[in-house]
Amino acid sequence: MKKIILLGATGSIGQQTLDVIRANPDSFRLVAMSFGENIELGLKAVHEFKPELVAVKNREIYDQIRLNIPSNCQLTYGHDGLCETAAYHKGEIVVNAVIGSVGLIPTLKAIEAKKTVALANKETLVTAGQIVTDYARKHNVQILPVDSEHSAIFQCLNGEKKESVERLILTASGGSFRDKSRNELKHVTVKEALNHPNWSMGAKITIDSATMMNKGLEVIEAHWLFSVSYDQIDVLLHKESVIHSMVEFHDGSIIAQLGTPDMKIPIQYALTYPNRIPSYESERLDLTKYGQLHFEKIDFDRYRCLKFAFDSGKIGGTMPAVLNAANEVAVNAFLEDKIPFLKIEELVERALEEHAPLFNPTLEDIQEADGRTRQFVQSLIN
Ligand SMILES: NC(=O)C1=CN([C@@H]2O[C@H](COP(=O)(O)OP(=O)(O)OC[C@H]3O[C@@H](n4cnc5c(N)ncnc54)[C@H](OP(=O)(O)O)[C@@H]3O)[C@@H](O)[C@H]2O)C=CC1
Ligand SMILES: CC(=O)[C@@H](O)[C@H](O)COP(=O)(O)O
Ligand SMILES: [Mn+2]
Repeated sequence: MKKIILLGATGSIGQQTLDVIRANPDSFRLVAMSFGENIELGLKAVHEFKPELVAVKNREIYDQIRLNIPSNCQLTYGHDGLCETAAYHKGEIVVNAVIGSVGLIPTLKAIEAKKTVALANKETLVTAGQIVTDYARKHNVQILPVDSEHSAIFQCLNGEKKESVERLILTASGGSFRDKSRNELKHVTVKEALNHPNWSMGAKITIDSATMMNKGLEVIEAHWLFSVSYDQIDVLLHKESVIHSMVEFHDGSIIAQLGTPDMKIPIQYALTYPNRIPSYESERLDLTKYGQLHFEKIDFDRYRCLKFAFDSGKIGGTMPAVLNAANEVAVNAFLEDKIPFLKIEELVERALEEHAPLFNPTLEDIQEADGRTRQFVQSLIN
């Protein structure tokens, strides 16, 4: 029985993690969880799974629910509460499914407490990849990818020697606007942007898919997870999202991982690794239904955010943290209908131009750069 801590239980990954736990009561037990502001879904999970510790986003939510939780459940709140939950002594594996760079410190706390980390929160590695991976090595803790592309690559690399790897090939669906020209992007709506062709996901990552920033963040995530240089990472447009990613080896072989676009599969793999257990709920891939799979070269002028991400990753230091912070603020403003879609990439570009990167940054340097960028981008929006 694996004891699980789930951060971000009310989100898209969080809810699918609960589906996996629910379907496998003999394999998993939820011992602690966090959620933000979604009281309805949060309380539902608390009453169903009966975790011993629960963290909510702030004191206000805490006050609203404290009389509605089971008496043997301890309730906490705020960023400190999230970190306390990440390090809860009875947990063995922490699924980090919160959104944004707010997930960084809880990841470090989980590592410090020697928990295996099943990482969905890609912003953790984008913001502070060097610090997080060094910390995991120091504490002898494994970071297992949940993100579908990284889970695919992790599976393709199983049993292989690192020296044999020629390149990683991340597949990209192209997102909700893949069939639109840049000119047509000028007037797209939030509702259209949220309509991902293949995956059902939270709002922020769905917009990131539409700008291709998601793939950019994933390139940086892959660099840190698999210790490969940026020149060894390629992105390939693959509109069906059936091949979740591939690895090319230096003998010319390419190994790919395939499956239906269902996050429960990589979530479950991270929870059971190195074993596999049957997943009865996920639809099986029937390639005859597709008939054909399509692949196209990426146009970096069309998907400028992907170019920004490669460039920021190569520069390194505080640059990827700035890329991420600017993107978080810009996407939020787009979701609130305050800026048009194409303004997202423009704001990210402005933030990158403005920033003089610091190399070998401390955690404080990164937090400073993150905070300053948020203010800068917010001031441009205002
Ligand atoms: N969704 C997917 O299919 C995939 C997601 N990912 C990655 O996984 C992560 C989660 O994505 P997704 O599930 O889509 O996101 P969602 O927006 O659906 O969920 C985010 C979760 O984080 C909580 N949360 C938000 N802000 C805070 C905060 N300030 N403090 C504490 N908790 C907070 C939310 O709580 P509440 O809603 O209660 O306010 C919710 O539980 C992201 O990093 C994303 O890139 C990676 C691959 C696929
Ligand atoms: C499910 C998952 O891992 C997402 O990150 C997904 O990859 C989004 O798809 P695209 O970014 O390829 O549109
Ligand atoms: Mn992904």
